[in-house]
Amino acid sequence: MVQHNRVRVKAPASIANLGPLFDLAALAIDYAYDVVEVEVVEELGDGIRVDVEAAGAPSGEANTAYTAAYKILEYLGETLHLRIRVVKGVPPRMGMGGSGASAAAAAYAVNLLLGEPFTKEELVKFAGEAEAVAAGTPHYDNVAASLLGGLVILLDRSRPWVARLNIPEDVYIILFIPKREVVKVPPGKGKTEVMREVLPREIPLATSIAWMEKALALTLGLQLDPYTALKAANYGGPVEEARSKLIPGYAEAKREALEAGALAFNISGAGPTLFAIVREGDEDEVARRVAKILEKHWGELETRVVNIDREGARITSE
Ligand SMILES: Nc1ncnc2c1ncn2[C@@H]1O[C@H](COP(=O)(O)OP(=O)(O)OP(=O)(O)O)[C@@H](O)[C@H]1O
Ligand SMILES: N[C@@H](CCO)C(=O)O
Repeated sequence: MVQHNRVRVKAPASIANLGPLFDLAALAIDYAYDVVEVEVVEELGDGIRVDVEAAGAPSGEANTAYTAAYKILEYLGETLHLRIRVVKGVPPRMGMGGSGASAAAAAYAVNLLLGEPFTKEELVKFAGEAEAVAAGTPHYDNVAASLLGGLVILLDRSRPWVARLNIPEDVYIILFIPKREVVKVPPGKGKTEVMREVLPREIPLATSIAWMEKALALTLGLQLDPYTALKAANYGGPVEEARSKLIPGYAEAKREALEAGALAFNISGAGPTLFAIVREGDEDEVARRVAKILEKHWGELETRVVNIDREGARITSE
């Protein structure tokens, strides 16, 4: 049953993986937001129409906002005609969950229009399925963070079942975002596809134990000793090892970040954006020193100190 005719929602960018939690977690950040406006219209040829304001993201069915909306209507057996406008704030293909932010905002908006039949946790399923149009297969990490805010982990990807963990208020994230293409992507391939193709298919038992140890330290440890736990985000295991080879200056930048006082340094999602986690007071030093290194390798870049977005998808008047 329709409760409103039009809603405007925003959802934040996110950092998937956060080191050891590959494909299992993401952190919402206030760097940028996708804004999605959904309006119920009387009649429209094909049911749902999606227009995008910004370059680099597709209109129509290829947009994750379309599938997120479609999946909800299909599940409920609703035959509404929707007009969806996506205003991209999250830059596409930079490793900050751009397609997930649109899917999360669209799912949240359609849910509001329908009188909130689902909780945010339940919306993760629809928004994550929509990621298949961007990445080939569904994935739930970025959308979970964009919907719920904060650090969200997937406890079961098939349902999906999610948990939200607390991170102290005096922790900041520094983003290092290249302004040119630093990861070479062959024509016809997507950046995430390339970054997944380089991953090892099998890993030794000892590596998987070391990996689990870091994943547990980061998740369970957050409740015991959060600053020590956040240091575990420095470990990306075989994923970081394989991907970092494709990111110029990575090893040098990481060394510098840790020497300058960062708790952790790693790749944001599938890259190329890199991130550091710092405690309040350390942000200027880490930002300045790491940017200086990366500038040598990347040329111009954007360095931004951002906060964790703890709210996730919400109504906006922006
Ligand atoms: N609403 C959308 N916004 C951005 N990209 C979209 C959207 N819908 C579909 N896509 C497609 O998704 C792909 C890029 O996805 P995305 O922007 O999430 O990459 P990313 O931010 O680098 O991902 P990640 O953080 O997961 O590494 C592009 O091929 C783009 O065409
Ligand atoms: N977890 C995903 C995020 C990118 O979509 C990856 O790292 O490949």
